[in-house]
Amino acid sequence: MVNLETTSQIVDLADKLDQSCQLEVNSDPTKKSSAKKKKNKKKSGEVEPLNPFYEKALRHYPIQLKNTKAKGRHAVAAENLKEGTVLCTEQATAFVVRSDFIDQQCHVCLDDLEGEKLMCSDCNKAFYCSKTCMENDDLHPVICGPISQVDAIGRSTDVDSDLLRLMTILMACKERDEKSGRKWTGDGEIQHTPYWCVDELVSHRDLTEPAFINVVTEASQRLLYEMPESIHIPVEEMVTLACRINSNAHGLGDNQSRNTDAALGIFPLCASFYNHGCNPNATFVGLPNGELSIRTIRPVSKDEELVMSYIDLYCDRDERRQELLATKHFWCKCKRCTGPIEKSVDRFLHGIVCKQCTNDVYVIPPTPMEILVKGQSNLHVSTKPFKCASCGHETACEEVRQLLENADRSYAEGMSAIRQYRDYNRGAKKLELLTKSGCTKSGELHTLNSIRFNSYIPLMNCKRRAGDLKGAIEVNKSILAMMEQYSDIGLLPGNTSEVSDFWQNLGELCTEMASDTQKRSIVLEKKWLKEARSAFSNALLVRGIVFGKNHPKTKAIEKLITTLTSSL
Ligand SMILES: C[S@@+](CC[C@H](N)C(=O)[O-])C[C@H]1O[C@@H](n2cnc3c(N)ncnc32)[C@H](O)[C@@H]1O
Repeated sequence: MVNLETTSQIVDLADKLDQSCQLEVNSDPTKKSSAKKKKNKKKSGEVEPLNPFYEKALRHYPIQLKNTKAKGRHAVAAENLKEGTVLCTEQATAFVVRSDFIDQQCHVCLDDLEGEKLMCSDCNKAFYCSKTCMENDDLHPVICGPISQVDAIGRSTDVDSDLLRLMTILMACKERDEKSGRKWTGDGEIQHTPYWCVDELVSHRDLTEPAFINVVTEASQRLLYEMPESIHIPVEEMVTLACRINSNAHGLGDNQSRNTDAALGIFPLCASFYNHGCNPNATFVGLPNGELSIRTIRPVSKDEELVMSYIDLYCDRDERRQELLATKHFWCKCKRCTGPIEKSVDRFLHGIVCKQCTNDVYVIPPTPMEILVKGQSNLHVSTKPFKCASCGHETACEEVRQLLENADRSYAEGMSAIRQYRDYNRGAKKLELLTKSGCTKSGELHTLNSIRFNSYIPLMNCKRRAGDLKGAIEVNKSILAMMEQYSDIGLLPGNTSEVSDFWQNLGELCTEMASDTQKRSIVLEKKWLKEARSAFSNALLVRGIVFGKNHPKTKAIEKLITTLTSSL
């Protein structure tokens, strides 16, 4: 969380946040003179035109690029788009394989490293699937020395060593691009996006915690000692680069598991034009070769802004804004966050059912930025009663506060039983209470309340671990039903990787159930296998839209369906 001590600093931060969209998007990559820059600058309130490189680099996609005072750089649909349309595919300026996967993925093509692998014997930190990939890593000889030291520097300065490695590689990219003297016009095919685009990304350095700036400054000074002079840049620039990485880097999955990032890359084209929206119409997709794609996840009308989510969306407005402030350093101004809360379905996510009409919920007014940056929210500081959105019935804010705090406590107790004590039965009991009814008799969590939704997921895992497969299947179905409800009321998209994961999970649970019943009844076994196939088919449908038909995650589901069909 942003850490501030005095009110004037907080007001200052709020001001800075207000301007943050336009802070750093106007630097000119082709290094025009400042006189020319001034000439280009339009009347006050307007922004400079975009570098033509971007238009050319993205010319094959059905998008129109814009730069406005309100939204900074962004992209809109150039025509009506179907779900599953590719909006951009980009090769990273640079990426690093994360430390936990360092010897499991090739550092050039990101292929899984099974069996024999090649390693740089000087630093012991670079791994490849083949001699060709090793030879293609033209930057490694330049940075082998500093790369061998990043773990030690990271440990002693408390800076993530993956961040230090990515900074080092990017500095080498900068030097390589500058030395090549290549003009980046965007004509012809570009391979990886040139380094100067990284310098155009927002850094939000002025909003970054001073403690982070301090440790990165120290680590940068140490790293410079290890680097060849040819790639040196001033420490200050290194710190800004670290902030840019923090605000813009993107994880790449390992193709097998569902939610693990095996690599971390900088994709300036994707990062420059796709703003965050809490009800996104597009999503990022990591491709197996380390490229990043953006795809629509629902039909989009011409001129509609294309937005994707940077965070978990199954939480209320204050929580989402707080998360974006803390991790991405901006105040969310998306449609979902700026509409009147009493008319927005967003109110249900913190909803306590109205005691009078029982049709709607008490509205907690969204917390202003000045309060949220202090780590507080209207739920906790409000003194006025909260009103029902439909009938206007008022209830004391303490009552709603108490109910939501009780629910939070039950959730925390359930999670602690699971995590600390591995007591899945006690954990399940606590969480089940939240999913079934409310937390006390005097009020109820609304069926769409996010605490309720977030309790279902660990509850399903508890049941699975406790061997209650049937219970786990029921809970998994409830999760999918709730996701469908969120989608039906227009709160969240229906096609997301999470939705496809829960369909896949349901298929896996039903397959387990089938093998459990195999010995007792062939009829039952077949019934469960059919249920599994139907769940996998739904997963396949969603994966095809979100990831594309040829993505390994989609292909993996196809394979599961073929195997099941042959045993039916
Ligand atoms: C990855 S960049 C997106 C492109 C950005 N508009 C630009 O001009 O470079 C992310 C930054 O855009 C701004 N931004 C993106 N989504 C936003 C939103 N929903 N509300 C306010 N600012 C947003 C923030 O400054 C954020 O750090």
